[in-house]
Amino acid sequence: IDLSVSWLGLSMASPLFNASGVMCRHADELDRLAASCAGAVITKSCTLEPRAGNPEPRYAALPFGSINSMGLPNEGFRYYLDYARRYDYGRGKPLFVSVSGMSADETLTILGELARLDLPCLPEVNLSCPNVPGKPQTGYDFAASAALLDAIVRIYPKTFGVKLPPYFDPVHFDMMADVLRAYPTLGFVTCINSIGNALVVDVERELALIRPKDGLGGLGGSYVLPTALANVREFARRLPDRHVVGCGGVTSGAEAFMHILCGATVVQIGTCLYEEGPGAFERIAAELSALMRSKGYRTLDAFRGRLGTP
Ligand SMILES: O=C(O)c1[nH]c(=O)[nH]c(=O)c1Cl
Repeated sequence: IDLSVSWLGLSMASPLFNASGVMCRHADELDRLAASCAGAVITKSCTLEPRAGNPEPRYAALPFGSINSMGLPNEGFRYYLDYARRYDYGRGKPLFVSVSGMSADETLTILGELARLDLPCLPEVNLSCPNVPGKPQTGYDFAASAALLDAIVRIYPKTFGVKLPPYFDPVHFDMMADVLRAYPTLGFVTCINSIGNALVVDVERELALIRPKDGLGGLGGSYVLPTALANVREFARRLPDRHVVGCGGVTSGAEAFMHILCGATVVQIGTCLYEEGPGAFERIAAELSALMRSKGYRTLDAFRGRLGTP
């Protein structure tokens, strides 16, 4: 069974890696991911300046997933560019750098610096952070997304990707795909970010579970799997010459299989990684391999994007 993936000039031994935000804020965490069975590594979304993020409690594990309102805590982009400079690309694990400036200008400044370094890492531009009070998700504003992408391609000449929020209406899949299609250097779209602004209640204490935004936070884990799969399949259909990175609700080989069957080239793992640790990559890859064997598939290409309709 061959779980390898070759895409965007990269080669990965496993299609699985971390979702930005999980176990990737500090260099030691990133090194731990690089030493794990993950096929690649992505950094925590970075801003121009370091951020402490939102007041705690800001993360809670739930029966079927998680809620978070971290508020973009990160070490500032220079820290991650420095990590990207020192990273050992020769070990065959691509490095992605997630960028989420507090403004379009911040994002452009960060990408300009990244372009100047001309490193093998690829940017994933986060259009979908739901947790900075007062900061809307760019991905839900099609004009703002197009304006940002227009500016990005002028200062960042190489291949990049975007992290999208979940959409819930075919008209929105159409509109966002129309925006993204216009940028030939947009090599991948990562679907999905957490489902924003959910509210989880503690009945006994009659309190929201997290403090920021009076309890509103991004929902992750098994709760979001069906929405994630729909977004993967709909964008893969609309952007057949780009890659879709699946993200959302993967806790097992079967769920990784679902994302790839829906069209994902590779798959990110967030909540499950946060709760289980990096051993999740080995377990899920083994489960995926066993499932493929039981179905007679020897490679991921044998079933990628082949979901049918009854
Ligand atoms: O609160 C966060 O830091 C956060 N949390 C998320 O669930 N998605 C994001 O893109 C970000 Cl940036």
